[in-house]
Amino acid sequence: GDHWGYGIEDGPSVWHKTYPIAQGNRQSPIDIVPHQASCDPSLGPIVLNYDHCTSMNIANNGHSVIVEFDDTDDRVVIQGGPLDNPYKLKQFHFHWGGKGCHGSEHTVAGNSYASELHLVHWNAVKYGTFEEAATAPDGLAVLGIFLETGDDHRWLNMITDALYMVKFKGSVTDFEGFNPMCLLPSSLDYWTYLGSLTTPPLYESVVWIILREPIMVSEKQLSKFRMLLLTEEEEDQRIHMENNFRPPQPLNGRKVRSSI
Ligand SMILES: CN[C@H]1CN(c2cccc(OC)c2)S(=O)(=O)c2sc(S(N)(=O)=O)cc21
Ligand SMILES: [Zn+2]
Repeated sequence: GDHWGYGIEDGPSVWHKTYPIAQGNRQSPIDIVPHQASCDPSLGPIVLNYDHCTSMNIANNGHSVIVEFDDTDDRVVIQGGPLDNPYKLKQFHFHWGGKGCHGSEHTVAGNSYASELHLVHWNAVKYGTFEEAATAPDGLAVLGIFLETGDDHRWLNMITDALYMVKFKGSVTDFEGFNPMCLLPSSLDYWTYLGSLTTPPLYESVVWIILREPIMVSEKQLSKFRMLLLTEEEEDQRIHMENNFRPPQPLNGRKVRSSI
């Protein structure tokens, strides 16, 4: 099972012992330096088509809270931008900090946000299964959206209101009909670069597309994420899920392109 986490004993600084790719040359997240990103006029707009929402469930996997989608149909897609094929939505999940401190994975000119939402898509045109795509250099496309504290996000309540149902590690509950379009900011301007999963197995299989505009969520909504537990219902100890983010990794000469 997963013996990695975000603590002193099992956190990002020791992941390389079990997952040597952690020290690879296209790891994520990274610090995005806007004025060093190359504006690429050949980069078209991102096209999202989440209209036929086929969310299935919401779960606590002991590392994050994750909403999974039925990817047997080919309707929930992201395409355009740096992508050569349409990719299908598989799941989305979040990374966040502790009370008041930051929790995003990517940073912008050294600044981090309170949280980061990852919408994970896979290249079902080139690969037969998600697992196969997850190990291929162009197998996954993850759309990253920053969450900044401010006003309440009216649609995020649908997620935060369900979190009490998945308080314990390993819990899952139905969560149907959720359309992630409601979590997007108004602008789809983005930065893009080639990287990896930000958690084990850290596969270097991700085309990252990070939206520049954050969405606003309230401190109250964020505090509900911190109520989630790393521990299972049967365990006596109760450890809260917070600071589940990996710090920025070396760019190793990679180019970050911007659509702006
Ligand atoms: C635990 N989290 C990862 C789980 N995944 C994974 C991928 C392939 C194989 C596998 O187990 C065999 C699991 S995943 O592709 O759903 C993703 S995406 C992602 S992030 N933060 O970079 O967006 C982390 C993970
Ligand atoms: Zn993630």
